[in-house]
Amino acid sequence: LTKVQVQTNHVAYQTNMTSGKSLLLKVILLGDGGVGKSSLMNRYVTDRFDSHSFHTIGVEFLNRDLEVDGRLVTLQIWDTAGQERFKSLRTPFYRGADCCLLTFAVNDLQSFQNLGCWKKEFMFYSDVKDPERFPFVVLGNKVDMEQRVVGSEEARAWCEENGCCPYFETSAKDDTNVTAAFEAAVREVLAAEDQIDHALLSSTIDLHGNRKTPRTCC
Ligand SMILES: Nc1nc2c(ncn2[C@@H]2O[C@H](COP(=O)(O)OP(=O)(O)OP(=O)(O)O)[C@@H](O)[C@H]2O)c(=O)[nH]1
Repeated sequence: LTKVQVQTNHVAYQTNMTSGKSLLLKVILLGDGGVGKSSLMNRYVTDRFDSHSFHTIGVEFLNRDLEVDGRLVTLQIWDTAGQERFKSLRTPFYRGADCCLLTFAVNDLQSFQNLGCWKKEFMFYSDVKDPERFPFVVLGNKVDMEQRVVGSEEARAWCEENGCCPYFETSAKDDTNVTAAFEAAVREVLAAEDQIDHALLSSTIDLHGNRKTPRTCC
């Protein structure tokens, strides 16, 4: 099920046993300690939920193969430690991420208020090439709990103000929207890649199909 591969390219391909050539996408789960990042990853990859899970130390990852809109994808999900004391153990793994899942718990106001800090931390350490276009997805987890303090509208408003990222209300416990959220992350990455491909194509080929010299050069 899992395959260790530290990715440095924006998008990489790998060959897997079951489905041939697939696109390898690295997504990273960030958010306060205890919001349910490990539980979401485990629910999605192993379809299990543990009501007494331990805090993550550093990072862990699991792979899952899936097909989205006819494309074979190996999703490499990196689960990070949300506690502040593990910051230096998690930040080196932000580089090479294709999508970031910013996670909070709907019964924990502080975890929602910290979303902006998580986004900043990710942007600082990931060194993404095009910050404006980098795909984020926001997850409001633990919707099965009654003591809700962050409303849907409030969360959607935050997403709207922060680059119109998709928002999913999830429950790792009840398996609510977990698959939908990870598939949305894949779609966000594929859409961003298509935009880049399209921009590259239109800057190098004129209307008659002749190649143009690129305007910029590194
Ligand atoms: N009711 C409910 N409990 C959840 C849900 N997701 C996680 N939990 C519980 O919340 C606690 C923390 O979950 P984790 O998945 O370990 O949280 P985490 O974000 O990975 O925490 P760190 O590793 O410290 O960053 C555990 O007791 C989980 O069982 C959920 O959707 N609903």
